[in-house]
Amino acid sequence: MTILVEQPEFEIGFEERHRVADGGFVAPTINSFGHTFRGYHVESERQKGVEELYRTNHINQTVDFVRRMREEHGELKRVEMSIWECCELLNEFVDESDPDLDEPQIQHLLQTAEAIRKDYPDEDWLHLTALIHDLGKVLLHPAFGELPQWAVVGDTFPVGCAFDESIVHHKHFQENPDNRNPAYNTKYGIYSQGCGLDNVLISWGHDDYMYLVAKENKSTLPSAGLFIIRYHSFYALHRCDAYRHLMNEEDRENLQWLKIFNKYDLYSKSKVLIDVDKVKPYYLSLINKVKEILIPKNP
Ligand SMILES: O[C@H]1[C@H](O)[C@@H](O)[C@H](O)[C@@H](O)[C@H]1O
Ligand SMILES: [Fe+2]
Ligand SMILES: [Fe+2]
Repeated sequence: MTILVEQPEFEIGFEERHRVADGGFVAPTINSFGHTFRGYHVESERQKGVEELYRTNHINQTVDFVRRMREEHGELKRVEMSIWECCELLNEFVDESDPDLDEPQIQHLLQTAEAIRKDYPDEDWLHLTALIHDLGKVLLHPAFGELPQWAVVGDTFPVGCAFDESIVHHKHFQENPDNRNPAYNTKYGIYSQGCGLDNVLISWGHDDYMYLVAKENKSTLPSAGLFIIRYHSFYALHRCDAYRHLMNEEDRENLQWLKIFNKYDLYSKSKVLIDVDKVKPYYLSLINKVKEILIPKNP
């Protein structure tokens, strides 16, 4: 996958950098299925499948697993593909962890980006961040390793320290071997006060993968854009204020943008579909601002 901004074209102004206001955003109260958003315990047509995904996820996301995945997939040696090609690849996949959306993922990318573009018309770096924030879900595709859904989608959380109770379907951590390991099951585990999220291992999935892709390609998206990509599924942090003891100053600053982004990521999920051909020229022009570097294929 290729994603690179050659020049730092996407800059956040001083004012925006410090903006915490929500731009007047009004969140809808019910999702397309007639339930509250993120209603993981309400009976719905998606509830059982979603819980089963989280059960498998919570049992298998361990320190060893995350280290192995980061090594295996961080090399980016599989395939070379442009950003828009990756968006189109996601036309085949529905996210099985999501109680609020059963549309193809390309729709979710465009719904998020279009919603944020409407309220933040001048923030082109944010439009691009929204377009690519879930591109890491290409891990589901055979060309990128065909990982199972539980290892690609769903909320993320730190491994190597205690699993916070605010994490969705927390009870399923009981069967995670790290949960019984005294080196890993305390408040700090292998970390220390204020160590910074960059030093924390996060459960493996599309966020960290896409971050590694962006970093490896020397993306010059602003630090807030990379932070959004890397932690947008970390709801325990940005929704429930858990794990704050691991954050440093830069994390706290970037978190403000992540909180803004999250509203569009979550509440733009809808059955009203975006006309892909209509918006494609705008996003291609954004992508064309970036200079592409090719990732070598497997020999
Ligand atoms: O089910 C969703 C989905 O997998 C999203 O891509 C992720 O960012 C969210 O955290 C999760 O709740
Ligand atoms: Fe996501
Ligand atoms: Fe998303």
